[in-house]
Amino acid sequence: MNDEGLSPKGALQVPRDAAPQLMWQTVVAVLIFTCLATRLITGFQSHPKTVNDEEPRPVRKAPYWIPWLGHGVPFALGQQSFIGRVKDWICEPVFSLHLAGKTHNMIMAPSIAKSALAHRALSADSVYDRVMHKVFGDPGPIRNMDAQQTKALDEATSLFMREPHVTETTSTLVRLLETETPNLVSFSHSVVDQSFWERPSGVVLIEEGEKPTCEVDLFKLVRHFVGYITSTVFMGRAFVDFHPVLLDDLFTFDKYFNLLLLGIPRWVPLPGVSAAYAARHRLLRIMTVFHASFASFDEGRDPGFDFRDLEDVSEPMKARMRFWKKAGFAPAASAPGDLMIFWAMNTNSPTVVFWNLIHILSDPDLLAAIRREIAPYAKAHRPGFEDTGLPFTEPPRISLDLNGLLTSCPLLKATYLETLRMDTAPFSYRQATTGLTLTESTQDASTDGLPEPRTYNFYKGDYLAIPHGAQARDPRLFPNPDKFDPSRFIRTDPSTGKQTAELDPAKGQTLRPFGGGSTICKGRIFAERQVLAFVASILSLWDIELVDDGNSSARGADNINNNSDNKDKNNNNTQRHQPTSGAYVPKGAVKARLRHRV
Ligand code: HEM
Repeated sequence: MNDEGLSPKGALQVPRDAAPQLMWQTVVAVLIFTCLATRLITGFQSHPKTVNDEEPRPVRKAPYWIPWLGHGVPFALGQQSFIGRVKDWICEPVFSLHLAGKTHNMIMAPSIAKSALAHRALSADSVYDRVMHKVFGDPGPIRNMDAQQTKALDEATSLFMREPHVTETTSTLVRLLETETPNLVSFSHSVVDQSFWERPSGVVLIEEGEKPTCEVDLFKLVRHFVGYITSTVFMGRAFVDFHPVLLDDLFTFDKYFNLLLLGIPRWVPLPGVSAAYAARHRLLRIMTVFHASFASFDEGRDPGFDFRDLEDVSEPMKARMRFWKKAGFAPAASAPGDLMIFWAMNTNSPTVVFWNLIHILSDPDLLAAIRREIAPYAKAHRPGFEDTGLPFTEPPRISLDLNGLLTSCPLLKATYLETLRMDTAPFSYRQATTGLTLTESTQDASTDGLPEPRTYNFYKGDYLAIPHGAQARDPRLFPNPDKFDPSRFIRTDPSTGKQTAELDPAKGQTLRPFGGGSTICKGRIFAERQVLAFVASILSLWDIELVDDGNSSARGADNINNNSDNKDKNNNNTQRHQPTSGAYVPKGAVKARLRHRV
């Protein structure tokens, strides 16, 4: 008889065999219990408290299931839609979320957002320090600058907004666009013969029709084209041409911006983390060499082999690099600071140009109206034999009148504003340096059907986040917010009949695609000119047919097959947006066929 089960050894074996299963079941049971308990406790804490109308109200935190992580998962999956859902559920202009162990107060009322951005007790410093450290890799010197140094650096950065620099940089932009837009695609089979910006877009030549045609991923093409030209304007040609995959590295780094910000270390086996660190490493090395070369160039010494000609670097960038040197920063220490600027100039505008084009191309009537409007200011033609005397066909040419585009094309500008409203979703983060109270306006209270405005208390150390994208899609301020409707920004002067495109504060229309307060985007004046110039020159020189291959990310959103019957169904952006650090990028490839118009 086998008496092993009765022996001390056998008696131990039973629980030992069952242990893994028991352990597993116990872990699952503990997890479920913890989540249920967390949901019950946070749900109870979230109940509205009764307060007098005059008293400040406590900020209600939305209930959550997972301890520490809190609302992290739904927030990461779709920030704006999640925030919108919580707001509808809580019905307050301020509520809080629990993200990675910290409470974040979400400010939804435009009036409270405005006061918060201007409030002296709310500082962007701790957030800026974290971004510089975790994302851009500043080991300390930039974060530890004294007040005088910070002021001097801010002054150099403000040159992006000042004259004569805005005029100079936009003139360079127009010159580059006139030269390069005809070569947006070269119709070359070989990658070697293609321009830098074409290579990532997977150009395929199509053998049909009379004119050369090719199929591309339109997002990749436009993003790299805008990035290449913009970087050349500010950083100079040598910087952009130095490393053939410079922009690929920047866009990889940008894709995983939020993971870096969370402080996920390089060794964590999450997709993209190690690629993001590697891309950042290469970008910092290029920036370090660039700073060292510029320092020599500026002193009249040999800048070395890597960057020989730095004359065409823009004045605002030169001013920043001179600041670093004067403040005693070694090139490796200052590199993270200018990587931030290089990222800022390329993360939003290429994507905004792309969406602006998509919205226009998706509506044939709008496309025709825009082309009629811009025709006098974006003139495309192809020089013939009588112009050149040469026996072969010259490439098309374009001449741009940027001032005309800015002042006489309200419909074009209205599409730009509507694109900013629908396709950008920045956050402004602040931390309270002392306790403070913020009250909504009577107008905001009455929009919510309340007779009295609501007031909220915040305490030292509290984080306040303003999700500008959620406000831009508030149906009370922008009726039918999922519809691309540029007419919501068109104003007509009753006496002259002249049309302009602008926000209507009387209707409570507020847009903050450029953030707000002291950290507001320093490239915003340039950005408007830039986006209008890119959109006008591409639409004037190129016929672009969006291809519905069943996988396109814009499918079902903008009616990509150009069928005007579908027009009203367009623009449900949540289906096609992928959250990033700035303006949204599309979820997948956006196939399009391109051919010259002239
Ligand atoms: C449509 C295009 C653009 C959008 C939507 C945009 C948006 C933004 C946003 C949301 C911020 C952060 C603001 C904050 O923290 O409150 C920012 C910062 C910044 N942007 Fe832009 N941006 C655009 C184009 C540009 C361009 C072309 C430049 C070129 C120089 C630029 C330069 C900067 C700089 C230097 C900052 C940092 C400001 C600071 O920290 O003081 N931006 N931008």
